[in-house]
Order: sequence, then structure tokens, then C-alpha cells
Amino acid sequence: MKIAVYGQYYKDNTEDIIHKMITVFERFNPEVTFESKFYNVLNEHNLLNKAFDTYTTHEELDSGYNLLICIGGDGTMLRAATYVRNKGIPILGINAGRLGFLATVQQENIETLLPLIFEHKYKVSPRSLLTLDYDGKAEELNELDYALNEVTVSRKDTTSMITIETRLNGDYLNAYWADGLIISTPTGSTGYSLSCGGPILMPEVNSFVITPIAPHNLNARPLVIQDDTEIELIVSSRENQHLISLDSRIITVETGTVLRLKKAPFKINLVEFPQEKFLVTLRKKLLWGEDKRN
Ligand SMILES: NC(=O)c1ccc[n+]([C@@H]2O[C@H](COP(=O)([O-])OP(=O)(O)OC[C@H]3O[C@@H](n4cnc5c(N)ncnc54)[C@H](O)[C@@H]3O)[C@@H](O)[C@H]2O)c1
Ligand SMILES: Nc1ncnc2c1ncn2[C@@H]1O[C@H](COP(=O)(O)OP(=O)(O)OP(=O)(O)O)[C@@H](O)[C@H]1O
Repeated sequence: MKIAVYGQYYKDNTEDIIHKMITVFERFNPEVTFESKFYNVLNEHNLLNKAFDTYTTHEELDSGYNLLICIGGDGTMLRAATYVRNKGIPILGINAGRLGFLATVQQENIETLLPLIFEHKYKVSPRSLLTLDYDGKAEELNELDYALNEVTVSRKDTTSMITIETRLNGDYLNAYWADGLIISTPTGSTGYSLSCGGPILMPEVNSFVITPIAPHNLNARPLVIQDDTEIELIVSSRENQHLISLDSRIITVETGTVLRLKKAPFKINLVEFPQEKFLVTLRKKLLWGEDKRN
């Protein structure tokens, strides 16, 4: 089995996580490759007992890998997805962060859950993504023009609201008068969209959500649409520019640019164990289970 490991930070709990992971590797003997910067940090702290191969760019990972283990929080998971891209490599997240909604394996469960990978006792949850296109697309987007959570348009250098003219498959929907607009995937529905009053979608439904950020059209509400819809957005503003974010990445575009969004032609596969299914995560991490009446 070929496994890639990805992480961004070294913190107090990294040692314990790496130790537990390596102990499992020693039992099953996979071929393991570490992301080079993370590898160097781990070596600086003497956390690895032998040398491993490393990778630096996404090109060095191919679909021959059976798994990418991501050590971190949700931000690190989103970044890990930029290495996997369309290669179909399942991503398993070990939560070293705070919420870890996408990184479902908790530190204390590494030794029980990680072996299940080698015993093929896991499921893969395919997650849809959004792609963004527009004429004269920024260079940084040509390479990486998709989002696992959401694409957001928002105001820049102004306190005044922006207007977001929105069309679905060419049909006029609305001109949102708001701080911004979120187009969220099912995966992203528990992120920014949720904070703005959007609904939670089950991870594998064929839908996206359009959620306005602080709309001044008081009757504008989050809208669930089919995920084969082509979405067109045009922002107008007092400023000449506005922001677009794709997950954690942000760029600036000229106001009036016609933005075209649609479902990406590939999915990101997240590893799911029976013990850590989405509904369990909802109850645990969004604290639904904390209501004492349950
Ligand atoms: N007001 C908000 O809720 C808000 C604002 C901006 C961005 N975000 C989210 O943060 C993401 C980027 O992450 P970052 O680490 O760069 O920013 P960050 O450091 O501000 O972290 C954002 C928080 O959102 C959580 N989160 C991210 N994706 C999630 C998901 N799919 N389900 C549940 N929770 C999720 C993370 O656990 C973290 O606690 C964006 O894609 C967006 O969804 C949320
Ligand atoms: N490899 C790691 N080892 C130890 N701690 C880590 C590691 N990666 C991340 N963390 C901790 O998690 C924090 C958040 O990580 P990250 O940016 O990946 O997630 P996030 O988007 O903030 O989401 P979350 O709420 O899930 O933490 C970091 O500041 C750090 O404290």
C-alpha cells in the first residue's frame, strides 16, 4: 500500500500523533511518502525513526497512491485537497486542530481506526467541488480553480454593500444586495454557509446552496439548487474591485466580471469509518447531542 502524509504545523500534540501513526505503519509496512516541509519539521524534532521519501508538489503524487493522511484541522484538509486534485486518492484526516469537522479521526482513536485502512474496513465518501471560470482568469487560478467548501464573492475596501446579480442556467434569479454571496457544496454547508443561516446538506446529495451574507433584501433566503446548474454572478459595487474566495484562497477581480461557476468534473474522496459517520460528527462536533433532552 502507498501512503502520502500531509501536515502544516508542529505543535505539542504532533509528537503523539506521529508516534501513534508510525506504530501502525510498523505493523502493516506500507510505502510512505511525506510532504517535504512537514517532513523537515518532523525531523527537526526527531519524530521519525528512519528516513522516508518526500514529495514537494502535487505533480509528485499520482493515482497510484492508496491514501493521503492529513494531520491538522479543517484548514489543513482543504489544503490537502489541493494536492490530491482529480487523482481520486482517498484523504483521511487526523484531527490535530480545534473543530476538525472534515478531519474525523481523533488523536485517541488513531490506533484503532488507522488499521481499518489496511483491513479494507472503511468507506469512501465522494465530495463534489465547485469550479470557477471567467475571462482573463487570474494566473493563480488557472492551476487551482476549484473549491471543496465554497466559492464566496464579497466586498473589498468598502463598508458599502455590493450587488450580486445572479443567474441560474441563464435565468435571472436575483440581485442580492449584501456583504457577499456564498455558493457552497454539501461539504461546505457546515462551514461559512452555516454561519450565514444556510442549511446543512448531507455530504453526498447532488445539490449546492446559495447563501447571501447579511443581505439587506430581508426576504432573501438560502436556496438549495441542483448541482448540475450553471451559476453566473456579476458584482457591482462602489469600488472597482471585489474579492472571490475558494475555500481558504482569496483573489481580487474587477467589478463587473462575469463569473461562471459549476460542478467540477471530479470528486474528492474522504475516508469514512462506520464509527465516525457524518451524522455522528454532526452530533459530536456541532453539539446536537449536547441537548440534555436527547
Ligand atoms: N464566519 C464563518 O463561519 C467563516 C468565515 C470565513 C471562512 N469560513 C470557513 O473557513 C474555511 C476556510 O478555512 P480556514 O482554516 O482557512 O479558515 P479559519 O482558520 O477561519 O477556520 C474556519 C473554521 O471553519 C471550520 N470549517 C472549515 N470547513 C468546514 C466544514 N466543511 N464544515 C465545518 N466546519 C468547517 C474550521 O474548522 C474552522 O474552525 C472556508 O472554506 C469557510 O467555510 C467560515
Ligand atoms: N500537524 C499538527 N500538529 C499539531 N497541531 C496541529 C497540526 N496541524 C494543525 N494543528 C493545530 O490546529 C490548528 C488549526 O489547524 P488548521 O488551520 O488545519 O484548521 P482550522 O481551519 O483552523 O480548523 P479547525 O477548527 O478544525 O482547527 C493549528 O493552529 C494548530 O493548533
